[in-house]
Amino acid sequence: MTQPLSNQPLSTEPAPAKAVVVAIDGPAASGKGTLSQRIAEAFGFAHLDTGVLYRAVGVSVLRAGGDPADNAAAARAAYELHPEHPILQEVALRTDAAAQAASKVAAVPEVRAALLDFQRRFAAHPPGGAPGAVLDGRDIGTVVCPDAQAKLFITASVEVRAERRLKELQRRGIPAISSDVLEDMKARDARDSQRAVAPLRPAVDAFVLDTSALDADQVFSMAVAHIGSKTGLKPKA
Ligand SMILES: Nc1ncnc2c1ncn2[C@@H]1O[C@H](COP(=O)(O)OP(=O)(O)O)[C@@H](O)[C@H]1O
Ligand SMILES: Nc1ccn([C@@H]2O[C@H](COP(=O)(O)OP(=O)(O)O)[C@@H](O)[C@H]2O)c(=O)n1
Repeated sequence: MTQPLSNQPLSTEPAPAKAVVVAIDGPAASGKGTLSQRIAEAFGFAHLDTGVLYRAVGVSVLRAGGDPADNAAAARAAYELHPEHPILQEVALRTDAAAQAASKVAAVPEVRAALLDFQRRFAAHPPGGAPGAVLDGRDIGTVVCPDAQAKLFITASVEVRAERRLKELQRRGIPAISSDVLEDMKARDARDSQRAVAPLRPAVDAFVLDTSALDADQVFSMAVAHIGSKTGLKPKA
């Protein structure tokens, strides 16, 4: 029986050289995940999409017939989440309903506390002995890894982000209506940035990148340059 995320045994391996941590935060559909995966591949780092953890908690509460805004139900689901839980791989997590539920449980302090140690351990001891980790989310540079060597805050206009998410959902074969996606995104942006615990905002030392008029390649190039300036590292050829 594996331990829940909240009390995984700390690694007993000898401390490796301090892993490089890249924090990539930003609102929905700004391009965090796309960028994080490319950065992880380019630098040989491990990647953690922390949003999946909150989506899994939100969907677990819904499946148990609970309300994601119910602190006790949300905390219980968070404490029960295991890193190997199959829910983490489900396409159901990619729906807007899952995102809305995630955003509600994410405002519950106990949920954030239950997921914090796993995120920090991932950053400190990247799986597979990788020399670094890229974590993307809302509060990586502000709360989870405030000492990250490089912090990026990826944003774009809500209209551009809603259009990107609509296309993404359509590509995944998930039914979506443009106006609903936009309204859902505005609601989630507001909830994420106005909540009392770990609100969505750029860290004071984050490189803020508005991707509204940039394609993924341009964003990647600018991110590589920033990471290089902070760490001296260059992507693998
Ligand atoms: N710079 C960009 N220009 C256009 N589309 C993008 C860009 N970055 C990402 N996308 C697309 O937008 C959608 C959301 O990107 P994603 O990386 O999942 O955002 P996030 O992780 O911030 O929610 C995906 O379909 C992705 O392919
Ligand atoms: N580190 C994180 C990551 C996600 N979240 C919450 O989880 C929700 C879903 O995150 P996500 O990154 O999967 O969402 P997208 O940006 O992919 O749309 C967000 O709207 C936040 O409310 C969070 O609070 N903290």
